[in-house]
Amino acid sequence: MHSDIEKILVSQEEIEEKCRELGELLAEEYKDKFPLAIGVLKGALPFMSDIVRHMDTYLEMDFMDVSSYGGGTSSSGEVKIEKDLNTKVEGRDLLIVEDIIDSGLTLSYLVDLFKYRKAKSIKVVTLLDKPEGRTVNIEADVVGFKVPNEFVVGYGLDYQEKYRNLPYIGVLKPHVYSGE
Ligand SMILES: O=P(O)(O)OC[C@H]1O[C@H](OP(=O)(O)OP(=O)(O)O)[C@H](O)[C@@H]1O
Ligand code: HPA
Ligand SMILES: [Mg+2]
Repeated sequence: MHSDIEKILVSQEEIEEKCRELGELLAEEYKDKFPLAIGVLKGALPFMSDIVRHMDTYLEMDFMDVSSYGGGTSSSGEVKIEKDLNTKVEGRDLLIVEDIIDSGLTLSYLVDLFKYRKAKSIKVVTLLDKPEGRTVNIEADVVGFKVPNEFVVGYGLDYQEKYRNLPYIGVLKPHVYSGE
């Protein structure tokens, strides 16, 4: 375990098992379709990569880079598009792939945007859901794990751009934040 981590909330094995379960479930849901899976960078990168490999079906992948946390532990409230999609979403079945739904602001922004762009359908899969963080009323269709109201890192999730590479989800030791 990394020396900055106080405790592990979701282990590498639990994540692997969940990716298989959710990937197979989604493959079944989209078996007669050609969905566009949209990975929300940077956080969703590992989850997107793992889940699509359990989807034995046709799908297209694209990525959108949005950010609102600016490295810290609370949302700025403003969602910024750093990189837009390369694909037209009009008439497409979309699967938004997120690492975490916390305040819900990022997801709410994306869903509004894709509705405006005339997507045919929009579904959301997230590895983590932090219901107590919500400031807007929005839910994912498919959730991997619920997490408590703590700032979590690992498996794509960062604090000041660090810890995305950890293979598990954990909570940082308090001294790591002391520079904030
Ligand atoms: O529900 P919310 O409160 O909006 O939080 C969820 C979003 O925040 C994080 O992204 P961040 O803005 O940190 O960008 P990153 O993925 O590049 O780290 C996370 O990856 C989600 O996309
Ligand atoms: O708990 C979190 N950790 C990392 N990034 C996040 N973005 C929203 N919530 C979180
Ligand atoms: Mg972040």
